[in-house]
This record gives sequence, structure tokens and C-alpha cells, in this order.
Amino acid sequence: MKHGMTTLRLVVLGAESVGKSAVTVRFLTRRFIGEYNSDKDLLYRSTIKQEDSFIELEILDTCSQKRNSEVPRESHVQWADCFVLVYSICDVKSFEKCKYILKSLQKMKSPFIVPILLLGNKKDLDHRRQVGLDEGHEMAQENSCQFYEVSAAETFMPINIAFQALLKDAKVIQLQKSNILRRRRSSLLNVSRKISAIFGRKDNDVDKKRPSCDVVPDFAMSF
Ligand SMILES: Nc1nc2c(ncn2[C@@H]2O[C@H](COP(=O)(O)OP(=O)(O)OP(=O)(O)O)[C@@H](O)[C@H]2O)c(=O)[nH]1
Repeated sequence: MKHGMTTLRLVVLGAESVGKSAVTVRFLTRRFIGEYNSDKDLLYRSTIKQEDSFIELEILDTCSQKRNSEVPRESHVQWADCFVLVYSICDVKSFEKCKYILKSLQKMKSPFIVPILLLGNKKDLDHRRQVGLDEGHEMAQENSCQFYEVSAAETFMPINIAFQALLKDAKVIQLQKSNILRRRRSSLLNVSRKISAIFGRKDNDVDKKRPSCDVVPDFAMSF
């Protein structure tokens, strides 16, 4: 294992044809292995360098055509450490869908903080814009998520910046979670040690008080 390696799982969600696959592939250019699962979702695995450490990253690009629901799959939500929600700036319905997905995600992940990146894609089609930049900002602010407008049809860099910002947040939250779990585990261990110390002492005390030879064996009585 490389020094400072973290493992993160990311799910890409959004309405149909907003560019979920396009942004994912743009981010992972030349550094992924992809495979389809039984739902025709595409799972990518890749090692991403971030500052001086590495992230072992799994990305699930969900296939929206078969299930056009606002509620993400429970199995996807439980599997993932972070999410990318994509809408098209030319499709107000896809933006509305992100709103519902955001609410569902927060409900399903509660009480944990969920690292989410909201991506307004197809920025190159500004002449067909239906969703304002300020609307994207507002929704991101209301839901405490990262927000970027990008174009998967254009350059790699803005998409890379957006994904890297999400992964940075996800790493911090994962570290906080594992610290909380470690603390909980060690305090549980302390409690269980204390309990066994108390009961262990009691057992010894009982042993000490027990009379040494109360029971006379049957055969002794016959003499
Ligand atoms: N102009 C433009 N077209 C884009 C952009 N991103 C994706 N597209 C086009 O939008 C269409 C849908 O892109 P996909 O990446 O397949 O979208 P998707 O959300 O993964 O689609 P489904 O999973 O099938 O719902 C394709 O024709 C892409 O070429 C973009 O940034 N700009």
C-alpha cells in the first residue's frame, strides 16, 4: 500500500442525459479501469494523487434511463462516501431533480455529514441556459455542498478541480468519522474492562468467603 492511502467511494447521480458519464470519463481520463454491474451502472477504479497522498477511488456512474426516481437507491447511498449530483444548465427539470436527490441523500445519510458536489454541466451551451449560475450557488449554499459549473465537452481542468475539492472534503469527513469510531471503541473497551474488573473482584471475594470444607463426602460418613 502506498504511503497515506485513503479509500473513497463516490456515486454519480442525476437526471437522464445530463452528462453523468461524460463528466466522470473527463475526470478519469487515461487513469481508470471500468466495468458494468448487473444494473448497467458503470464502476470505475482508479488511484488519484492529491497533494502528497493517494486516494484509492471507486466511482459508480449510475444509469438513469431505467430508474428515473428522485430517491437514490439505498444500496448506493450506504455504499458511498461522497456524491456528485449532475444537472444540465439547459434543463431546469434536471436541476429540480437534483433538489429532490439532495434532500433524500441528507435524510438517508443522517446524522452524518454527506460530502456532495453539485455540478451544473453543459456550460458550453450557455445560449440555451435555463438554470442561472446564482440558482446553482444558492442550492449549494442551502445544502452545504460544493458547486461548480463545467462542460464535459470542453477542458478537463475545471472538472478535475471540482472532483478534487469533493475528494478533499470526503477525506476530512472520513478521518473525523474514523476518529469518532476509534474513540467510541476505546471507551467501550474501557467500560468493558471496568465491568470485568468489578465482577472479577466480586468472584474472588466470594471465593475467599466460601467455607473451606463444608461438604463431607458420603463415603466418609460410613467410617
Ligand atoms: N454540449 C455538451 N454536450 C454534452 C456535455 N456533456 C455531455 N454531453 C452530451 O450529452 C449527452 C448525454 O451524455 P451522457 O454522458 O451520456 O449523459 P448521462 O447523464 O450519463 O446519460 P444517462 O446515464 O444515459 O442518463 C451525450 O450526447 C453527450 O455527448 C457537455 O458538457 N456539453
